[in-house]
Amino acid sequence: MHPILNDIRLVAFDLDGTLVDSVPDLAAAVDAALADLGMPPAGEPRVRDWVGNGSLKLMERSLRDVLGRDPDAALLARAHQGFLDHYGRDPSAHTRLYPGVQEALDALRDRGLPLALVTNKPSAFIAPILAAFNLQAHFGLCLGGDSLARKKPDPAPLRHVAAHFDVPPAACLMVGDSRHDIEAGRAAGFRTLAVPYGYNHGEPVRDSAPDGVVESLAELV
Ligand SMILES: O=C(O)COP(=O)(O)O
Ligand SMILES: [Mg+2]
Repeated sequence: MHPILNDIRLVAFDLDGTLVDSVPDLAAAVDAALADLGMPPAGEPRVRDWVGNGSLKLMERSLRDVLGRDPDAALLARAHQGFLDHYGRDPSAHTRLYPGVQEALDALRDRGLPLALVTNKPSAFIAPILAAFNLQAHFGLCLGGDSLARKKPDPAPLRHVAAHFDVPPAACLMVGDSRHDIEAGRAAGFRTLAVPYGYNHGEPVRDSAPDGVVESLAELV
């Protein structure tokens, strides 16, 4: 067992870039939404750097890149709805679990540790993606970017999770791929663990000074 798990009684995981490589499906939906508006595709490499603050921000960044300026509210709303429609058709078609994720989640569950999922992704997509990998039963609570009034890097979702399971924040661990996860975790009083393989706006997540870094979640267990 990884030493960071000593005294930990609850583990909260980020989804995109931590458990699943979802950029192929996210980029396909972004590009389809842009195509509906007669705009050129963004492509996976750029979408990878724009993921992390929820779907509205993702479309705002995509439109800003095409237009060279901020989109107006009506255009952004149309583009965002297009993204939700396209992504919702099959949000896991080309999405894959990262190596080590299955064994880590299985081992933590078998130890009886409560697990939570805290993503900035709209909550409607959580269940279909977890179901595609048979992971729904692993998580006692799942929060999306629209579940509460505030999303990561705000600590509110993590505080909510700790209170839900009645575990003091100091005995909780946040595992994520981006600075939003580490900042939210630190602000909530959680321990923090980062994976370097996900999406962090093109920057090393180590720069956010997490309490630990693992190359694969297999190292956790
Ligand atoms: O949808 C996003 O922007 C990122 O989602 P995540 O919080 O699971 O990384
Ligand atoms: Mg992430």
